[in-house]
Order: sequence, then C-alpha cells, then structure tokens
Amino acid sequence: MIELEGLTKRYGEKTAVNNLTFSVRPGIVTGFLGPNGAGKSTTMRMMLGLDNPSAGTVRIDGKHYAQLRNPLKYIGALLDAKAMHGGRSAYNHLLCLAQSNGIARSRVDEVLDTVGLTAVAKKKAKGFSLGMGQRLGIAGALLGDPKILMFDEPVNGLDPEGIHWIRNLMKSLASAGRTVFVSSHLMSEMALTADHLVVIGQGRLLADTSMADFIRENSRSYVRLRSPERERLLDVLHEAGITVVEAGNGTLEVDGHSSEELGELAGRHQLVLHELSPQQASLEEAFMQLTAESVEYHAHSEATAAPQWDTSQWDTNRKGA
Ligand SMILES: Nc1ncnc2c1ncn2[C@@H]1O[C@H](COP(=O)(O)OP(=O)(O)OP(=O)(O)O)[C@@H](O)[C@H]1O
Repeated sequence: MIELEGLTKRYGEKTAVNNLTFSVRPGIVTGFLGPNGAGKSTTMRMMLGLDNPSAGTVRIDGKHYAQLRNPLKYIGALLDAKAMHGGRSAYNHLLCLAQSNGIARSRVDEVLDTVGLTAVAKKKAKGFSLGMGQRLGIAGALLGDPKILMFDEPVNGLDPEGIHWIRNLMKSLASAGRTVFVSSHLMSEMALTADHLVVIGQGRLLADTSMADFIRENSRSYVRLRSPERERLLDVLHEAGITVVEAGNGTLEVDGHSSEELGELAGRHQLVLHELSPQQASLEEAFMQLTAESVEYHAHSEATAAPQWDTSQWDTNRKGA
C-alpha cells in the first residue's frame, strides 16, 4: 500500500505537485494519468525518496522510504530506462544492483528470464534498443521481488509486441497480489491495463476512481441514425419527445434511448434507415475533456508552428521535455 497525504512540491514560484492525497492499493493495477507536465514524475520521485516534498507525506506500507531497511525488497521502480551504466552488460548491471541491496545472485538469472533478455545478458546495455532498455529497467524493478511496483511511462517508444508484453506483465503482477502503480499520458493505453485511475492536472487531483466508474461517468453513449428520409425521421423523433443532435453528413445522434427502441419507432412509421448504430465516445475524449483546462503545453494548430512552452520555470536539472 502507498499512501500520499497532502503531498506538495514547489520549484520556486511553480507548484509542480499540489496537495495530493490518495492511496494505491494492492491486487490491482492503478493507472496514474495526466497531460504532459501534470506532475506525475515529480510525484513518483517523491514516493521513492528521490525528491523531498515541500509539504505532505508519502508512506510505503506505513513507513517513509528512507525508513525501509531493504527498499528494493519493498518497492521496485522503473523511472528512466536510460538511467544505467551503458558500459556494463545487462547481467552485470543487475548483479551490481543485487549485490548492493543484499539480493541473491540467483535472482539476476530469474529476472533476465522473466523479461526475455537471457540471450543478450552479456551484451553491453549501451547497444540496447529502447525496448530492450525498458525490459532491463523492468528487470531491475523486479529484482528484489517487491510487493510494490512503480512504472513511469513504461510503454514509451515500444512496439506493439513490447506494449502487449508490459500490459500482461503488469496485470499478472497485480493478480499475484502486488501493488502496481503505472503512469501514462495515454488514456487509451490505461483503459486496457488499469483497474483504478488517479488523474492529475497541473499537480492537482482531478479523479480517483475505478476504471468502470470512470467509463460510466465520462464516456457518452448514443445511437447514430441515418435515413434517406431525414426530415421525416426528425419529425417522428420530435413527436416522440426525443432530443436529437444533428451531426455532420446528415447523421442524427440520440442520447438516452436504445437502438432497439429507435429502430422499432422508425419501423412503426415505415421509415427506411441506412444506419442505426450504438456508439460510445472514446475514453481518450473523456480524458481530454477532464484535463482540458490543465493542459500546460498546447501546440499550434498548424503542424509547422513551434509549440508555445513556458520555459521560464525550468531549471537546468529538468529532464528533456
Ligand atoms: N527540477 C525542476 N525544476 C523546475 N521545474 C520542474 C522541475 N521538475 C519538474 N518541474 C515542473 O513541474 C511540472 C511537472 O513535471 P513532471 O515531470 O512531474 O510532469 P509529468 O506529468 O511527469 O510530465 P510528462 O508526462 O511530460 O513526463 C512541470 O510543469 C515542470 O515545469
């Protein structure tokens, strides 16, 4: 269990994380979502004791990170897959981690096998592709066989096979009873992976809800209708007291009524329909709506224009954005 209470981080005038309170529970995958610059990485760094909060606390199984005796046995994390010594082989990288954390050497072979890197274990990490680097980072997170796992944007830059593999790995870790906390700025990816969602925008908590509730509350379902007798269909719907949205290309959209109900109504009036299809607005749209006001970095509409980023708050330690 991870518990955050009033967690806040300020960089000068900038409040990167603003009074966050939530818990991450075992046995499920919790997705941590927010647009670019929302404060996800900063929050995760504070969870791991890599940054000090300006206010508030983070507890890992009731303790501060610094109080954990063998931290890698409690919590394993993938924050930045490139943060490793490129001159070391994958095996030696993991062996160094194991030896400095009191973890048995035999775990190195086990985790290399889990992430599918056994065949390249003796190769230097600097020659690894992005996907191989992510797998090695995940091997490091799994090394101490921790009950809590944290992954920051683990699917960034991965091919579909790699994405599928990470998704299944996270689900199986959670179903084995572990706490899995994973950040992303992609709602579509989270919809396939997470059971619970924590959404932040400009450092503030926007939602802390189950995926099922998020879908129910934020995605609009409606029925799309198309008829060569559009005007007559409109009249019939209006007479029945049904509210219609006139969408583009001559299509009509109706909320709150089933396709069966609408089909039967059209049938009773002998109306020809060319389309009668139930639709669900994507979660991506729901997420974009929820976070719209807190998106910090907007690109121009012309693809050629440079993004308008406010760089005044950045300091030299800021990771490349
Ligand atoms: N070292 C720093 N100095 C100054 N400002 C910082 C620093 N680190 C982060 N920030 C600010 O804090 C905000 C949150 O950054 P953070 O990297 O945590 O966001 P994020 O949600 O992980 O974004 P992304 O999805 O782009 O990785 C950013 O707007 C950034 O301007």
